[in-house]
Amino acid sequence: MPDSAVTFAPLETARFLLRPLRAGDAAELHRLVNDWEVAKTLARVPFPYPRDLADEWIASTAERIAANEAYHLAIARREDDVLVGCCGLTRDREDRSAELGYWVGRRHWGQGIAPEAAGRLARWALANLDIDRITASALVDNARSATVLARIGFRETGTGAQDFLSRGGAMPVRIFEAGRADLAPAPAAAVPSPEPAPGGKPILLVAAVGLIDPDNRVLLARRPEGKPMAGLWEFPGGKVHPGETPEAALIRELKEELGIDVTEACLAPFAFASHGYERFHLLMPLFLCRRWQGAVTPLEGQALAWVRPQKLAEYAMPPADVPLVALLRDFL
Ligand SMILES: Nc1nc2c([nH]c(=O)n2[C@@H]2O[C@H](COP(=O)(O)OP(=O)(O)OP(=O)(O)O)[C@@H](O)[C@H]2O)c(=O)[nH]1
Repeated sequence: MPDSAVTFAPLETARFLLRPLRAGDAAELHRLVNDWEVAKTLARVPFPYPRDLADEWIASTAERIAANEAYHLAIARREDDVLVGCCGLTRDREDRSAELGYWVGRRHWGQGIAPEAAGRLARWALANLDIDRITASALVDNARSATVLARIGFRETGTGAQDFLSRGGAMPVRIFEAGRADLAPAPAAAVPSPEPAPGGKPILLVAAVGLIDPDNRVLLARRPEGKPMAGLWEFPGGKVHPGETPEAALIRELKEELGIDVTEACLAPFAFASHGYERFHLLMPLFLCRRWQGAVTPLEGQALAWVRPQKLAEYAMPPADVPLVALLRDFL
């Protein structure tokens, strides 16, 4: 399945750039991390921290990004590229999860850097890697780190023990976890134009389409970072605006999102989803379409995939789509 991070484009936050580490970062990285107050909070960092290890570590991070295994990045100030710390994610492919870690140099503490950087990396990962959850741990004696995780949206799930190189043995840790629902945008953004519904959830009418190419493959689009359920794959489409028919909404959405022209006659009603989400009830007619004009182009920067019917189940999709996928697979 496609991951969109073979070469890593830096992630921006309000104040920082999360970018691959470079050989030239080694001296500053060593200066910041070779500090007992920092090293004692990190499981895999020895203390004292040998200068050569900074070079080796930086070289290894590039290899692991290229292999799509781990993303250990510099947190660099946007205005002057000064390194203030690092944050990273290590994937567990089988478990569809990743482990988050971060540290900030002592001279840069107290500015809210860790939640800004680690939060961005976590949201990016859920939107762009094929993972469903992110785990993290904090030493029981590191209340500051637990606060960072809570600010990002992590839930505490238990306690455990972890080996800490700097402490010379196993130490008690608090364990945290976050999934898509935990790291969703602020509730205001997550509520999709609710209509008043006394005594119940608002019904949201969304029109979607299974575009089918001449090889009988179906187009899926990935929900981008910043939207609820970011990272899940879905059928192209969108909300039906007041006064619009589902067909007109689809024709508009397909032009806006994919740059293609579709006529109503080419939209064949196929099935519908009716699914209760936490804040609304989704009613989503799914049309099928085999004919359109123009080349399918991801105009909103979304990842696209043409997927064979038998492979559809390998793509993580919103829960409302699961029955549709089964129907579509049988039909195609
Ligand atoms: N287009 C589409 N939306 C789906 C599918 N499955 C599903 O649950 N949905 C939900 O239906 C809603 C679609 O709304 P949308 O795409 O217009 O809106 P959005 O939340 O992306 O925000 P937007 O208004 O900023 O575009 C979202 O809540 C989305 O999660 C699907 O297969 N295709």
